Amino acid sequence: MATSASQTFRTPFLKTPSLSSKQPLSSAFAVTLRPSRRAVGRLVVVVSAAALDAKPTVLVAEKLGEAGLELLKEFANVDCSYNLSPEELCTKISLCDALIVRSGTKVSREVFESSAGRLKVVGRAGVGIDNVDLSAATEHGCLVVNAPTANTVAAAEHGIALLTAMARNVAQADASVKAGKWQRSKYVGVSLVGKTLAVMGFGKVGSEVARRAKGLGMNVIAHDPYAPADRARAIGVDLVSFDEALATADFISLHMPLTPATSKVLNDETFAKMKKGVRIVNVARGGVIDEDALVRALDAGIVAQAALDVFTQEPPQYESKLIQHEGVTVTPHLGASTMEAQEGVAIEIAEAVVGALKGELAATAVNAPMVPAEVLSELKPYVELAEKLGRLAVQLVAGGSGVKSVKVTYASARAPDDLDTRLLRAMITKGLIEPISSVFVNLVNADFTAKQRGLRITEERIGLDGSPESPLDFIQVQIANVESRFASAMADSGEIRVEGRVKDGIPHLTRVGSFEVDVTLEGSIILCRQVDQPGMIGKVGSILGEENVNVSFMSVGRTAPRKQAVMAIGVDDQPSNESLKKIGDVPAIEEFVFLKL
Ligand SMILES: NC(=O)C1=CN([C@@H]2O[C@H](COP(=O)(O)OP(=O)(O)OC[C@H]3O[C@@H](n4cnc5c(N)ncnc54)[C@H](O)[C@@H]3O)[C@@H](O)[C@H]2O)C=CC1
Ligand SMILES: O=C(O)C(=O)COP(=O)(O)O
Repeated sequence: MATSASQTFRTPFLKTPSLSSKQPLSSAFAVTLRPSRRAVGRLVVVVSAAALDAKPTVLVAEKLGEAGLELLKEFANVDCSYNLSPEELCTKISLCDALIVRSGTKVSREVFESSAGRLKVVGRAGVGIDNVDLSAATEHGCLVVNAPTANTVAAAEHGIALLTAMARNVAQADASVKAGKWQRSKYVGVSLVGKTLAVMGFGKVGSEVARRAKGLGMNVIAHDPYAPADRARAIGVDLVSFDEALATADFISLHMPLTPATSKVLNDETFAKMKKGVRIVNVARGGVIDEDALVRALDAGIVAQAALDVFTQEPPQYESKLIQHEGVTVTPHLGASTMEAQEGVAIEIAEAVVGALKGELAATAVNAPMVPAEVLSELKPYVELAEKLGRLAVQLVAGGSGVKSVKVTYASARAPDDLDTRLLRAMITKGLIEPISSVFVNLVNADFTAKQRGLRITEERIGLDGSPESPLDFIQVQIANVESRFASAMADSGEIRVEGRVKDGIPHLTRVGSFEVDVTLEGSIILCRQVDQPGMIGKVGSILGEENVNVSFMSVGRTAPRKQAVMAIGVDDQPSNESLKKIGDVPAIEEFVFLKL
């Protein structure tokens, strides 16, 4: 499906640099945005190296497939220097226009500082960019691109390799034979056919694992709050709740991104909900498992075996109980390491880096280019409002609904030409997508990312009379064709609806469904629906007060006195599950939801 906007836009805040062959290399490589000649409203990243005769220099700091190197050599001087110390990298970087790495090189703030403005593109030959300091890159005007698709199948195949090797004790038995033992009865395994595999995270890698596990005769279920049920059904997979996945699975395979919501999602509490003897595979990120809790679950026999490719710290402590555990099979982050994937990744990243150096659109850019300070200072609170409304709206969607259609309405007294909403739309898209994916969204890649995920975003303007002093009166975000975890967030017309305004420079949530509220968009928010009656604010406030959770703001919107009301409570800290349960247990409260901003 296409991402569409109901208007075309001018870009008053995105300036094209004037190019001159007399400019020094460092300033002529400025990364900026300008409207494309090809399509109105599309953006190209202009890195003006091509205007100069001098070939750019690309430093390849980790082994890259030959085909990628060939592509780079057609356009640039290529310096392949592997195993550089941090100091050596900092020394070399001042002579380079682009840098290509995998997960083994830390591209720290010092690297950007040492480049003295010459480094303009960092290419990550893979998906995860946790080894690149993105804020430093952005502050130094350096574009970061990655290769998000070429290693999907390799990661899925490694997941299946670990699943089967674990079930048949391949690694343990191999070590035992090599140690001169013949222990046939010790290494009796378990069969996969007819067993239930829960795929946690039904994205690119997860769905490929599911497809392959079906071929092994497994019964596959998946948990992914944001994946559309029809996509899962198409390959014969049922989407289930998190708790159902834990309670039913004989095998669990993890494929979600590492986000605040998924950090240590497998912990003492969640291990306790699993079937005794469950087996776990992790080729996602080490941080989604509480590794100490996993050791306890293995020792208690809750988890029979685990097969791990990724670790909280890499390389891990080799002498740790986890690594040395008899029930644990480990590989050194090999998910993406096949000849084919590395060739594919090398081509994908070389094309992205060369494209960026030539000034073409970088579809896989992961950081935002600079926006002129004066425009940003006016739009800043609205940018924050836009992202937070997106974040709130997507968290109100019920699991399994699949978000496909979002409408954004801007109410403004400014002439359409005086208000470029692309930055706002990009931030709403970022808010909608980032909580549910490993993708980084910014002004460069927002529309591309939305399109790739089948998310259609339409925009509408409401022209207001009055002073055009402030760029916007309100922003409204509506998600259609979904169910909500909080029924009161549904407008009468059937969509999830949230609306916000900027007051005194601070973003506020001012409407949820048909209810008017007023709460600052800071910290987190609890929404409760109840029949309007005295004492409700006090009851909920004292539950939060008991565990020292600071309430920053409270407001009640109601249809009429003593009728349905929605109470919005801003909190600085996250209340415990126990306190949230107590709020849910207050008899007058009909539904409630906790939303992280
Ligand atoms: N071991 C290795 O060498 C490799 C590891 N990876 C890792 O694999 C993971 C998946 O990568 P892709 O499939 O490319 O990403 P993706 O973005 O295509 O898929 C992630 C899926 O997780 C879902 N998700 C988000 N929050 C969730 C939650 N709380 N519970 C369940 N599902 C949730 C999203 O809706 C999305 O469908 C990432 O963590 C990535 O870093 C990727 C490639 C190689
Ligand atoms: O692409 C990813 O996210 C990976 O985890 C693969 O990392 P690597 O390129 O093998 O260091």
